[in-house]
Amino acid sequence: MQAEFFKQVRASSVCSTIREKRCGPKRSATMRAMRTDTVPFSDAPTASRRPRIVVVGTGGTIAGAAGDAAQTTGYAAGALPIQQLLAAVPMLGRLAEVEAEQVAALDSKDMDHTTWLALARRVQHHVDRADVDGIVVTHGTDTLEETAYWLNLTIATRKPVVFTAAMRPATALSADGPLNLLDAVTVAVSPSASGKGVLIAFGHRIFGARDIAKTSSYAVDAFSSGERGVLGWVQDGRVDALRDAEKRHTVNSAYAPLRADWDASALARVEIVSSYAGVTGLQVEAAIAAGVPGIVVAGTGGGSIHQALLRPLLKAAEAGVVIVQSSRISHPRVTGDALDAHFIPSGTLSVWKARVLLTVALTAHPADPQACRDAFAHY
Ligand SMILES: NC(=O)C[C@H](N)C(=O)O
Repeated sequence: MQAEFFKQVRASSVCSTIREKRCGPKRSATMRAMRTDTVPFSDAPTASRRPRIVVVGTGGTIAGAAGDAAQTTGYAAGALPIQQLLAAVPMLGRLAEVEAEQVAALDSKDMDHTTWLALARRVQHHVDRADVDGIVVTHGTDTLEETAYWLNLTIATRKPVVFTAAMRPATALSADGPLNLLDAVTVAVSPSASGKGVLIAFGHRIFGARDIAKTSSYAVDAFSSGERGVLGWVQDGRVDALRDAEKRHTVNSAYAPLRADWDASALARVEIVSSYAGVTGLQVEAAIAAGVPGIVVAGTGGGSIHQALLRPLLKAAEAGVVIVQSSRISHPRVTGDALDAHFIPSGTLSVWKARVLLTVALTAHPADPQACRDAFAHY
């Protein structure tokens, strides 16, 4: 099967995809209103109705292609269409009737609000279909944690929504994408995944969208949820011990489903500034001058902020900018201190997730610091 896949990958369709990406007319990052195809699988059983899973492709290394099977860097992320990734895992047909939809073909470093919105709308569309049992989203690892948390807040459903990804391109020796994809569909068809919020199946672990962080830039075991731990495991067709996520999400999110009038220009602009040795107030002053309604501070340790940054931040808070105090640590715990009266502590949300939540909260409740503070208590 793998050999067959390599043949396909080396075949002209892939090369032409890469060629098109490099030399052809510039494609828009988000490919909206794309076709949804049913993917035929050779070893699919014909008996009773299998669950129907929609696999939504957004790009990433899982869809990456390099010129050489030994190459694990310098490849083109998002080069292969989702149908081709599915065709490499024919045993998916034993688990589910699989539909494929391509929403984007990005290296996830380039993820943007327009794609977030398009993805949320397509996922909501599919979970609202009576004949669909669950969703799998393939995504790059770099910003997966942000997109997964975005959907955790904005999709209204009890049906499983499961992200997966890869650290090695699809063309690599020992590519990790196909098995991760199989595991993700295994989770998506599992009744135990219902009502658990957005999940990530990666390296046999099942993570919750709120807690996951990418913690390695090269290892195949690239994700962790720190002390908060994984929600469960998936291996060889079995889902083990899938526990509930603690905070509000999907089914009980006040921000789901996504409001029809939210487009990229409607989303509140939230900037991140960081505290570090020798920092100045320059970034904060620029953010205030640009009129941003919210700032997340990547503080040090427990959320402490350099005095050179603190002064302009206090000024900004006084002027009505909502400031969230987080930490540079990948799994922080910022519980609030003497600055509580001015800034909202991010709790166990990372800087990047705090930015997602503040964007959503400020868009839903413009200029309402108390509503934002409540959001950080519950999500
Ligand atoms: N492993 C990956 O998927 C990294 C890739 N740059 C991405 O995030 O799209």
